[in-house]
Amino acid sequence: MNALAATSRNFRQASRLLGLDSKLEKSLLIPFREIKVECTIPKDDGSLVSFIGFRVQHDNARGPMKGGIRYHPEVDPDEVNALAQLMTWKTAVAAVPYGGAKGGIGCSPGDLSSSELERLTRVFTQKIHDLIGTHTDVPAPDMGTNAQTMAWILDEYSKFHGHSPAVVTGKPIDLGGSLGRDAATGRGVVFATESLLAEHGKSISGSTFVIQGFGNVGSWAASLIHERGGKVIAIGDVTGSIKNNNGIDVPALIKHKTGGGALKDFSGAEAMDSKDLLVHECDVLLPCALGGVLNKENAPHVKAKFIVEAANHPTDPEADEILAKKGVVVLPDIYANSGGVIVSYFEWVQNIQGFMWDEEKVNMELKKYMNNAFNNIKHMCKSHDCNLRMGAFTLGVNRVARATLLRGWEA
Ligand SMILES: NC(=O)C1=CN([C@@H]2O[C@H](COP(=O)(O)OP(=O)(O)OC[C@H]3O[C@@H](n4cnc5c(N)ncnc54)[C@H](O)[C@@H]3O)[C@@H](O)[C@H]2O)C=CC1
Ligand SMILES: O=C(O)CCC(=O)C(=O)O
Repeated sequence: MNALAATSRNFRQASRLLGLDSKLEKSLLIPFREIKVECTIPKDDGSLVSFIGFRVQHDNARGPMKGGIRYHPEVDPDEVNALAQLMTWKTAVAAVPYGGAKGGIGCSPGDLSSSELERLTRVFTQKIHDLIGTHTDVPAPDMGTNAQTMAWILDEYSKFHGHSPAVVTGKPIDLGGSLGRDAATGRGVVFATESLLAEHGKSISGSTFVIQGFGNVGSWAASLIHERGGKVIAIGDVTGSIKNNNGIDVPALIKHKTGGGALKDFSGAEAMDSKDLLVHECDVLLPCALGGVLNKENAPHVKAKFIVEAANHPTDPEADEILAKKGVVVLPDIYANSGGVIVSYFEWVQNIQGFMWDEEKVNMELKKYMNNAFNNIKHMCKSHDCNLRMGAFTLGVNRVARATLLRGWEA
């Protein structure tokens, strides 16, 4: 099932549990605005190359729209739409005063030089600059983008609108980025995992973990799990997968990767087939890469007891049903990976106030937001007698519906 169909199906299920009016349901589902732009740049060798960029602004009932920009060959309008919709529910679950948006460019960032990526980012910004802004739509990093990408957007946007640090989050610290934003999504995933395991009388220390994706989210999650005494026994990325039943030395793996080594060449583990990664025996499975990786083909073979969705929409609804029947507990993306947007909110607040928080405050506040959201989701699960995904969806959708009704529709 494609990402948009899956996300909309989860939304409709939540809407039914909440008893929403069908007209309100329709209005919440349709995106506020969809932008598609052509971005042509000269390559370093002088030849021209064209890309398509997207920004979908899904909803702004609760505040400026917010969400990352992804550079990946599989970026397509349906997926960006689904990701934008997920952001609307995610910001509401996290109780940060934002709506939802997402953007992307269909490209392979690894095949472009740094100067080509810079040109592409600047052209994309030129095409969308009058539709984003500190109080309208605030981009951030996602797959294939990072703090440097945000710095280029900030610079290009500021040429049109004057210096505007709060127009993007996830910036370099030297340009007004927040301490702790780089680690925030992974740290939030770890706080979420701690809460989930505690509910089941378990802890990170003494549990085993399998992680798909070793980029920003996966590497920070692995590192913080390792720090807390958890055993990361298998990791995969786009280059391949590795395993070590005694536990992978995560700091050594990070050093290996920072030095330019491919994950699959790490000497402290043995290679494994990537198609076995998601079905490897473990306590907790963390998908931290692409969407739709857990589907009806592999879900029957999953051996993890818990799945914490660090990636966006890694589990399609058919897999969800199979996993539920097997008793696998799934902690949904719109809560599990919300640490990134929560600290993006802190960054935006710091930029607007012109004041910088220390990292301890950022991490402490992040924990508070994550714990509050977890308790609120549990409350919804009880009230609606539903699983954690529907607990999170009903929480988010209800908050957005209430804001929409309060604002009204009179022209
Ligand atoms: N960066 C952030 O703050 C947030 C990211 N997310 C989500 O987390 C996920 C990962 O994002 P980032 O870590 O930022 O991206 P990234 O670009 O830093 O890392 C992506 C990782 O996924 C791996 N990967 C790509 N294709 C793969 C494949 N076919 N099989 C296995 N691994 C593959 C890459 O090798 C890399 O290790 C995405 O779903 C993203 O939407 C969610 C919330 C916030
Ligand atoms: O930090 C942000 O604003 C958004 C992060 C994001 O794209 C996500 O949570 O999927």
